[in-house]
Amino acid sequence: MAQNALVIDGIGVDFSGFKAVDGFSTVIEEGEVRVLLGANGAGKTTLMDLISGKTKSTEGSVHLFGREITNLEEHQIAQAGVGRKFQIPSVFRDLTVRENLIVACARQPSVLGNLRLRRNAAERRRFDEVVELTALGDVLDRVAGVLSHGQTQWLELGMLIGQGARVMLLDEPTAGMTVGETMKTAALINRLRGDYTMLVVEHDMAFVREIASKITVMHLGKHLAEGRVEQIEQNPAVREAYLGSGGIH
Ligand SMILES: Nc1ncnc2c1ncn2[C@@H]1O[C@H](COP(=O)(O)OP(=O)(O)OP(=O)(O)O)[C@@H](O)[C@H]1O
Repeated sequence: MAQNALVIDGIGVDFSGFKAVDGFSTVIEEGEVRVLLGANGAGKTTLMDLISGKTKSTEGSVHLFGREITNLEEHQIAQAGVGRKFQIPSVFRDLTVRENLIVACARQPSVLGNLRLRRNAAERRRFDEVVELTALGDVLDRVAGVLSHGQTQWLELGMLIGQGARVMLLDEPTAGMTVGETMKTAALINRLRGDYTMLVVEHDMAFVREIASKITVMHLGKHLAEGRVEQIEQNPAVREAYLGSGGIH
């Protein structure tokens, strides 16, 4: 049986009397792709902030593979294996794709140091694995600044994997992508499934249907519903709270 990657128990934050996330609990198994749905302001980004340590919680706990990470510093949570991908990618635009991935896969803290030092076997293996997973082999020698929007997002995902992330928090990974890029992103996430655990905030239901193992719906900071895609689409409470304004498309 798969072990639990993330156990979120009653997590919440009180911003001067306003609870953006309010006693939220869920358990995400290792290798699962969990999609987080919810209307604007439901608390999705704040939940990601609480898991990644960007925002400190005022109640509840988060465990990562059995280790408590509640309210650790952001860099400590990243080191523990949680990778966060924002909508604006943070790649080194002047370095090539290869150099970006070498830097991400290396364990030395300095960028230039990593490019000069000989890589060890483990780092080379990780690099090859990331290139294969992200399908960036054809653009390794291109400077990251000239990549397409989709390629830049895939490079950033590859960098998270290279850095050792085992759980990835992805905030609208297909925002601004063409249909073709969105489908490639779904294929990439499906290649990662099983070995990596992902929590994905996404509104594009065609994409969600391609990737979701399970969906969790948030409403007003709380856990509203959880289940497989069909269950969620038919759930009356979800329809009323989130989908009432037009349904799942
Ligand atoms: N630092 C803060 N102080 C006070 N209120 C905040 C803070 N951060 C977020 N909020 C509020 O918490 C609520 C949840 O915001 P959040 O961004 O988490 O929602 P969301 O589900 O990600 O929405 P969206 O889909 O629009 O990104 C919103 O009402 C927001 O205004």
